[in-house]
Amino acid sequence: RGIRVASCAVESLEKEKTSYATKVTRNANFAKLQAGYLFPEIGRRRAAHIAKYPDAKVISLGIGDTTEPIPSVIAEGMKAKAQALSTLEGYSGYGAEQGEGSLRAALQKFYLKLHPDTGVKASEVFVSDGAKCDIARLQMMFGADVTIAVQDPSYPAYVDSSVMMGQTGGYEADSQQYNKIHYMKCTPENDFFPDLASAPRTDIIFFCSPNNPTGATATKKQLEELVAFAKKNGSIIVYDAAYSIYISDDSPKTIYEIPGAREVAIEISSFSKFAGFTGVRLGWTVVPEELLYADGFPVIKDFNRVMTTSFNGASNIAQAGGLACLSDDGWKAMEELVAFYKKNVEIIVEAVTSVGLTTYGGKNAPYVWVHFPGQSSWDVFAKILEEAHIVTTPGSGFGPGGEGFVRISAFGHRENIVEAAERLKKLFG
Ligand SMILES: Cc1ncc(COP(=O)(O)O)c(/C=N/[C@@H](CCC(=O)O)C(=O)O)c1O
Repeated sequence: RGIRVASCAVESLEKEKTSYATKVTRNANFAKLQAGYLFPEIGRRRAAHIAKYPDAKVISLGIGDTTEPIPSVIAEGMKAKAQALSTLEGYSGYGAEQGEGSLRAALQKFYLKLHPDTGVKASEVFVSDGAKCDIARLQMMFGADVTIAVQDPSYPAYVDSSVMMGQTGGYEADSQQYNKIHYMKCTPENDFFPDLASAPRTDIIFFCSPNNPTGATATKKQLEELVAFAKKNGSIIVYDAAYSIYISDDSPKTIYEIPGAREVAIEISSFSKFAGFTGVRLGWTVVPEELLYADGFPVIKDFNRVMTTSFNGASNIAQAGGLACLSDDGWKAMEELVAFYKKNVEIIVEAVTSVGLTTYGGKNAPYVWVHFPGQSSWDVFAKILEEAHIVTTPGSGFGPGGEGFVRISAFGHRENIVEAAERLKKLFG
């Protein structure tokens, strides 16, 4: 019903639409964008499917949005802060745009715990309202005249924000690529790690490990190669560690484990998939003091300028939640949450491999990358939705390298994951 009401509301707006237009010229970069951002499009298809089958029990394993409640030890931290705001002595207004000192210090300790040589200082940690938001702010800082490289496939925010910033040329329909972006192919053939020897120089290299959507996790040796590649080319790595907590083998959990990384790498991360903070909104970006532009100017100074000018700090309640996450009890609770989702991954992998499908990733990430060689990923997405009432994400939504794959998210209540596994076995069995 909600959906029908919404659609007729939109229709009536369409009818009343005036022919008046302003004289403002549209930002030409937005005209280069192909289709809408991936995940709202998945949402639209889900809504249309529900409207078509109102009695079907649709299971959503599309957008990687956490489903389990925030552990109470963490929620308590936010509750106490919210309560304190109602008192004279506990009230606080605008905080430091870089984040509260206590949380920045806790994140410095977090890095030390990950690896003794990371060398991250509290003053290099910028607390934010999420990693996606920081990608946009980093792009604002880099400006239009940089070239970027991305893993292909990868999280769509890197490419789409680059197009919006005017860093790219037009879209090439045959290659499904934007001009000026270098797409570093990540396929089963190269074990999802790009061939850097043949890669051209770009100013910025977006690198996500564990990778969304493939789940591939770079080894220490591969990251040493990546850092050496960036150093040789004088490039800046934007290293996305949003899923680092899912790593259960000896793969690095931060780029700063790699010697020399502080001179070439920015790291972004987030509490979203650590603690179910996708709605609370809390992330962070590390910009090392040693990271310098070609003219020797420290990048951290410009990022600080972006944060102080375009951001008024993460919510004080969310930051209290972040502190609770990083407490001993909070950390234990996060690890339990992550273990729950990793069990979901196992259930999905077991089901799809039992009917002969090939999967990748899933070991260090909450996503399963399922191969449908020679098939259009949107067609497979549509088949799974239509016949099993399961929402997934078509691989081509993450770049041309994702064609022929589908991403299944493990973020789901256990009973839904078990149900979805049964349906997938039936569908492909
Ligand atoms: C590699 C990577 N980096 C950052 C984010 C978003 O982090 P937050 O903005 O902190 O929630 C994500 C979130 N991805 C989800 C949500 C979609 C979205 O954020 O657009 C997904 O791929 O389904 C991500 O995969």
